Order: sequence, then C-alpha cells, then structure tokens
Amino acid sequence: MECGYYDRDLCRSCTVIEVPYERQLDRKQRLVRDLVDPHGAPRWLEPVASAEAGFRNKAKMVVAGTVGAPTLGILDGARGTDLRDCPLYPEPLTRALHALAEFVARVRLLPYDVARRRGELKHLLVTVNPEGRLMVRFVLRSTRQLPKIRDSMDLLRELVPAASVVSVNLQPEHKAVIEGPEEILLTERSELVMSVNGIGLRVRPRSFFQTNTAVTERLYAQAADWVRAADPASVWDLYCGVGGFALHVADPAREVVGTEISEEAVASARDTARSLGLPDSGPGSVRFLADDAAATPADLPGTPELAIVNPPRRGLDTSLCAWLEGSPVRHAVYSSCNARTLARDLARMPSLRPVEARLLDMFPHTGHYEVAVLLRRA
Ligand SMILES: C[S@@+](CC[C@H](N)C(=O)[O-])C[C@H]1O[C@@H](n2cnc3c(N)ncnc32)[C@H](O)[C@@H]1O
Repeated sequence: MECGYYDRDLCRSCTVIEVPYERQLDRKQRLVRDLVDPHGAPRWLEPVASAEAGFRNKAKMVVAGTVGAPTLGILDGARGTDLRDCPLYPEPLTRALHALAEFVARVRLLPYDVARRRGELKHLLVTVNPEGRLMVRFVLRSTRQLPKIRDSMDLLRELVPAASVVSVNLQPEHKAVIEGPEEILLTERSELVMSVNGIGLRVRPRSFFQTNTAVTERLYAQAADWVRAADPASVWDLYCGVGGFALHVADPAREVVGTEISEEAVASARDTARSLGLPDSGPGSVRFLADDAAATPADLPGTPELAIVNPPRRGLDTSLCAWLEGSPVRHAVYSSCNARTLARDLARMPSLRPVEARLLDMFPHTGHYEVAVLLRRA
C-alpha cells in the first residue's frame, strides 16, 4: 500500500508496509501455525484478510505543535509529526481529525510539550462506528483548560457534527500510558454504538474495543459458528470486554456469563444485553460480572460446558490454565493477539487439543494479528 508519510520517512508504524499484502498474510499464517501446530495440528481455515486501507476504527493522536497550530499524530523526539491523513483511517475519521485540529486551534488549547513538561492537551482519541458516528476524547494534563472545551461545545458540534460522545480524560502523570483513570463526560450520551453483525455493542470511553470492525465481525461470527456446532448449555466468556463474544453466542437454550476486570466495560455489556431484551438469569440469559478472570472459577457457581477466553497479550494466568485443564469444560475458544503466549498456554492445557484454527488479520502492515482456536477435550 502507498503511504506518503512512510515514503517521506515521517512515520514507520506500519513496519511491513513494503511487503505485498498477500505475503504479509502468508508470513503471519506461517508464524501462528509454527507455534500452534505442535500442540495438536488443528485444521486451519482460510485466513481472514482485512481491507488494506481505511480499516482502523480508532485514532490515538499525540497533540503537539503550538497554540493555534497543533499537530495531531506522533512525536519525533519532542516535535510533533502530523498524521491526520494516515491511510489506515476511514474517511469520516480523517474528516473528524481535520475538524478537531481546527477546533483545538480556534479554542486555543495548549498542546502538551513533552520536553518542557508544559501545556495541557496531550492526546486526542477518536473512535468511529460503521455509521460514521464518533466518540471524541480529549486527554488533558489537568482540568485547567476543561472550561474552554466545555464553553465551546457549540463550536465542536458545528465542526464535528458526527460526534455523539465527547469526554475529557485526565492524565496528570508524565508517563507513556496514554490515558488516566478519570473521565469527564461532556455530552448527554455516554456510549457509542458499534454495530457488529447487527448487534449494537455499547462502548464507553474507557472500554476496550477491537481496532478493526470488519475483521471483528468475522472473529465473532467464527466463534459463534464453533459454539453453535458444539451446542453447549452454558458458556463463560472470560476477558469479555463489552461482551462481543458473549452476545454473539446468546441462545434461548443457553446460559451465558461474561466476566471482565473493567467495571465500565461490564456496564456497557449490560446495557447492550438490556437493549437486546436478554434476561440476566435462566435459559436464554446473558449476564455480565466485573471480575478477575483468574478468580472467576472460584467466584461463579458451577462449570460451563464451553469457555471463551480472549486475554490481553500476556495470555492466561497459570492458575486459569490449571483450572481449565482440570475442569470438565468440553470445548474452549481461545482468541489471542499473541501466538507465543497462546502456545505457552496450550502447553499448560494438554487435555484441550486444538481442532480448528483461523488467522484473522486485524492489523495489516504490522506484525500484529489475531488468531482464534477451537479446543476440544481429548
Ligand atoms: C483483548 S481484550 C478482549 C475484550 C473482548 N473479548 C473483545 O472482544 O473486545 C482483553 C480484555 O481483558 C480485560 N482484562 C485485562 N485483565 C483482566 C483480568 N485479569 N481479568 C479479566 N479481564 C481482564 C481487558 O480490560 C480487556 O477488555
């Protein structure tokens, strides 16, 4: 794919952009197969390819530059490089980034200067849904410039009419973590609805959501196919986020429980379940709990017939692997963004054998990917 920023050496985030896309996919497929096959040689389904451009639903822009002339993009040393026209973003997101830069300039928000540790506006985090509606988050160092944003909400609505949810996140620390724990909502709406296979997943500002909506649809559909074929009466979705997997496997004859560490993600998942009219107990129910995945087996009564796990890059806790290995769980769906920790966890659960697997390319032009594996008790 062509990228002017890469060609001018302004951005190197897409580390394999010069490799033709087919070859990128082959390489990822080979990498995940080499790591997973020693644990059971599953049948590999055709990899799910992504669009090569316009696939990212989220922009995490560092704000730099000066009052009246901000840059939105990355830092080159202490200087900002503007990447508003990054080809990975869909058109509504690009349009919003231009309008937001104008807003920042007109309201005279003070970009944060990393070298001098001065200034206020650190990041702009923008998420777009398939209908082009937006969640816009300003990450500020303190509340000092919050009134400026609050008082300019009419201008923001005029410049970015697609903004449904607007908030300010406070990150007082001078550190690499983009956002802080405090979020201040500036709109009545607190959730962006991400429609995935017709299910309107509610997403609040601080909840995780997969980066590539089109490939996420295929991921949830794949998991739903595997669950349908296994036909379990009970399912746990561990690390459930805003409930994408759990809500895709809801069935009148099944009880589904999702657990997740983030209270905010759990609140979003509950809102979606409510909006779909799903009960929270008994057959047909989908229930969500805030819990540490490693503690869930002790915190919930009974054992599910099927478990879905979708952990962060670090993989599953040793104790969760040990529990899954010794439990009567008959099937598991393991969705991973890191085949190395996936392989480590498979080695810890030798009774759960990979039977089918699929690479899903959420992150073209980088070494990242998602891989989903169906496990069956041997
Ligand atoms: C890769 S994301 C997957 C989210 C969700 N399954 C989805 O499809 O969007 C991993 C999730 O695990 C959550 N998480 C991190 N540590 C956790 C823990 N110890 N217990 C439960 N959830 C955790 C994160 O908040 C995040 O939502």
